[in-house]
Amino acid sequence: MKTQPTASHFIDGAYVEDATGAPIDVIYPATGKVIATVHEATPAIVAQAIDAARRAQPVWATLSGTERGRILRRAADMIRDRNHDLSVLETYDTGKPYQETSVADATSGADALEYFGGIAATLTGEHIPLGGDNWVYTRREPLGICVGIGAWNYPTQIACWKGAPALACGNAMIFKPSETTPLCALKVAEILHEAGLPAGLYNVVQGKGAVGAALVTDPRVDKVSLTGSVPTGRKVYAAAAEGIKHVTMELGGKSPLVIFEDADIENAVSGAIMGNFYSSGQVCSNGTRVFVHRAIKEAFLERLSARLGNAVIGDPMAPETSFGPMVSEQQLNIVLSYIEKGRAEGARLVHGGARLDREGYYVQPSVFADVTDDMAIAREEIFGPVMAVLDFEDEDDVIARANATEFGLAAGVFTRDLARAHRVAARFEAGTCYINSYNDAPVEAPFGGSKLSGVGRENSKEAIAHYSQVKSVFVRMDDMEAPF
Ligand SMILES: NC(=O)C1=CN([C@@H]2O[C@H](COP(=O)(O)OP(=O)(O)OC[C@H]3O[C@@H](n4cnc5c(N)ncnc54)[C@H](O)[C@@H]3O)[C@@H](O)[C@H]2O)C=CC1
Repeated sequence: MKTQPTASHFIDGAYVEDATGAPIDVIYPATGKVIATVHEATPAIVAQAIDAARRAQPVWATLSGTERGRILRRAADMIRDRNHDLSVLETYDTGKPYQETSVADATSGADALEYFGGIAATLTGEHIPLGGDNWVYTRREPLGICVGIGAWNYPTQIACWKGAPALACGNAMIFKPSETTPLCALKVAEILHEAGLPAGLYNVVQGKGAVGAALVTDPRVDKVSLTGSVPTGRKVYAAAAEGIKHVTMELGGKSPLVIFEDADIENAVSGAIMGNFYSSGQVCSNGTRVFVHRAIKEAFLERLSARLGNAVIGDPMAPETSFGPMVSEQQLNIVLSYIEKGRAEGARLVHGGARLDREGYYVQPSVFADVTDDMAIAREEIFGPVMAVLDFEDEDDVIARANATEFGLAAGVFTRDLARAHRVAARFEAGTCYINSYNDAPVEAPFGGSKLSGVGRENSKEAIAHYSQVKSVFVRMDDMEAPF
């Protein structure tokens, strides 16, 4: 497959290159080899993207929701038709196994385009009757130019999760993918325009933090939606605040997964696997603090180790591979350093713990037991396949410990006692909770975090509120009074 894109950027409906921008090599994580090179956006490229968006957006906003939605739904169908090629490209970009990318990346992006394409025609204002014959009506209007900034773990999905609601509401989008995974957003832009999106409404510019910062600080940008780490979120939020811009922040986490003594062990093990090792552990909502009731701890660890033995680690393109490499050498080194910290802090390594002796950035899925709340592996986001298993006995105690974190992205509970499940879910300080499941992200449900994990919500009807604004129009039918 051809992995080198036609050009680095997609602006005003066409591929655009400016080779004076610094080169960024795209590395296939399974081999460490360069598979493409893109150029960082120069100020001229950033200006071109903003100009194109400014020209196109007002016209787009005058279309009916039905007309806008039709284009998004057509793009969703095209993405599904091309799922194989898009998934192969996503695997080259991220190193995630094709077994995953073929069901969880482009398809999830298509879901967002279909959902927001469908909802576009339903966006309305309100009629608010007042005293006398007077009334107020509200108009739901677009924000204008939205900037999307992506992380590297779900490049296609993030490009669509931000683009679909923005476009449905009548905005233009300028998307900057992570510099680690720049390839797939270009395909999303290409498909949207092939589906009939007018030029200038979905632009992709490449670059690192400086390009993101240039977009965020431009006074012509109205909204910024970031998926990234908390430190980056702080910078982007502060820069957006300078211009009083709208923001959505989808940031990191260190989420708890609580497994009670009455849980179905096989299901709980599945939840722990999905919440720690999918995408080689590079998922923001992962439940990496696994609190297991002392009564079932050893049984849980035994089944977990046995099930981890079934992981097929290897060539991400091979259909049987279920666990791939880390996205980059840097991320691999971060993970290895935390494994060392876990050992040094006295946690008991019960599975994995080593880099694989092969090319690429592979590390084994790793599990530490007897982890205590104060250990670094229980406090800090690792963003890799390192599960920390902690013991508990009492419900109140485990909830207090689960919530004793500055993050609040997700949380999960496994129990057969549904009254307890709902009680615990209500007490979790997290934006996205799971009962007897983990890491599902259907487009129909709001997704996002509380506390340091973010502000705003993606997906569902909630996202509409974050990509539109309400105008109130007061209408007086009787005579107007004035003091003089
Ligand atoms: N809550 C969520 O929905 C998700 C959150 N994440 C979080 O993302 C992180 C991993 O992704 P990374 O790409 O390493 O995050 P990162 O924070 O290093 O980078 C995210 C994006 O921000 C850009 N950026 C960096 N500095 C910037 C600046 N000053 N101004 C504007 N843009 C800037 C980067 O170029 C990149 O595109 C993890 O912390 C993870 O938890 C990842 C996926 C989903």
